[in-house]
Amino acid sequence: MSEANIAAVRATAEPTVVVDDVHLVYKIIGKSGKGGAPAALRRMILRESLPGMRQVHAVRGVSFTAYRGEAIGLIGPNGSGKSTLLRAIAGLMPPASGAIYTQGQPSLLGISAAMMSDMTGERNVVLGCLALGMKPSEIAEQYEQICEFAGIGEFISLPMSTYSSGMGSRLRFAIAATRTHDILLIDEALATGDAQFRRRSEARIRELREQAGTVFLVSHGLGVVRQSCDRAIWLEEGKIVVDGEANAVVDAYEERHDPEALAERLAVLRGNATAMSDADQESSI
Ligand SMILES: Nc1ncnc2c1ncn2[C@@H]1O[C@H](COP(=O)(O)OP(=O)(O)OP(=O)(O)O)[C@@H](O)[C@H]1O
Repeated sequence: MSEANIAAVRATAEPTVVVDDVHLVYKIIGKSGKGGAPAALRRMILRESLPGMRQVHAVRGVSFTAYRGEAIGLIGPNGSGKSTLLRAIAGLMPPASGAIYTQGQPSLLGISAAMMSDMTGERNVVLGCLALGMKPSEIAEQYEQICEFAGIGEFISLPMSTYSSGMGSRLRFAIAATRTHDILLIDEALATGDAQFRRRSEARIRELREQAGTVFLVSHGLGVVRQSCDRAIWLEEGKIVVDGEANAVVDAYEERHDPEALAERLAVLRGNATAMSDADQESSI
C-alpha cells in the first residue's frame, strides 16, 4: 500500500489503538532493603524505591494511532522495546506515564499462560481455545483444522515439553488464528516456522485483517514484515525512528543496519526490471 493509500484508509477508517506518549519502565529489585519492617513501611508510605532497585526505561515517549484493517510490523534491533510495547498494548504492563486506548479486545499471541507443557498438544488445543472464549461445540468443529494448520504431525499427541520452540509457536499461532480478533498481537511466532508455514501464516494474517481486525507483528524477519504488513514502525532505544509504509520503512532500516541485504534486494529488483524491459523490447520487435 502506498503512502497516499495509507492516508486515504486513515481518513475513513476507525482507530483501534491509540498510543499516547507512552513510557514503559521495568523495575528490577536488587538486594533487599535494610532496616526490616519499619523501614519497609516508611518506604511504602513515602513511595520510596528499594535501595538497589534498578529501572529499565524500555519505551520512551511513543505515540501512534492504529486503524481497523491495518497490519503493522514493529521492527528494531534487540532490546529496542518492541515486545514491551506489544505487552503494554495487550494490557499486560501499565505505562509509567502516557496512555493506551484500545477499541476492542487485544489478544497477544502466546496464550502460554493457558498452555501446559506437561499436557499433550491435543489437550492444549482444547485449553487454548477455551482460554480464547470458544464454546466446546466450536472447538470440536475447528479442532482438525487447527492441528492441520500447526502441521506438527504426530507430535500433537505428545506433551508440549517435547516440542522445539518453533513447534510450540506454530501450535500457538494455529490456535490464536482460529478466531477473529479485534486486535491481534503477534510476537515473532512466524519467524520460527519453515517457508511453507510462513506462507500459510501470511495468508491467514491477510484474512484476519480482512475480517476487520488490526494486526501487530513483532519480527526480526524483515521479509515477513514486507509480505504481511502494510505499515511498519521502527523502534530504536525505546523511541520511534520512522512510522510509515512497510517497504519504505524496512528499506530505511536495512540501509542503517544491514546495507548488504538492501544492496542484494535492489540488485534482484534491478535484475528483474532489466529482464522485464528486455522481454518488452523483444515482444515489440
Ligand atoms: N522482564 C524484564 N525485566 C527487566 N527488563 C526487561 C524485561 N524485559 C525486557 N527488558 C528490557 O527492556 C528493554 C526492551 O526489551 P524488549 O524485550 O521489549 O525489546 P525487543 O525490541 O523486543 O528485543 P528483542 O528483539 O531482543 O526481542 C531491554 O533493555 C530489555 O533488557
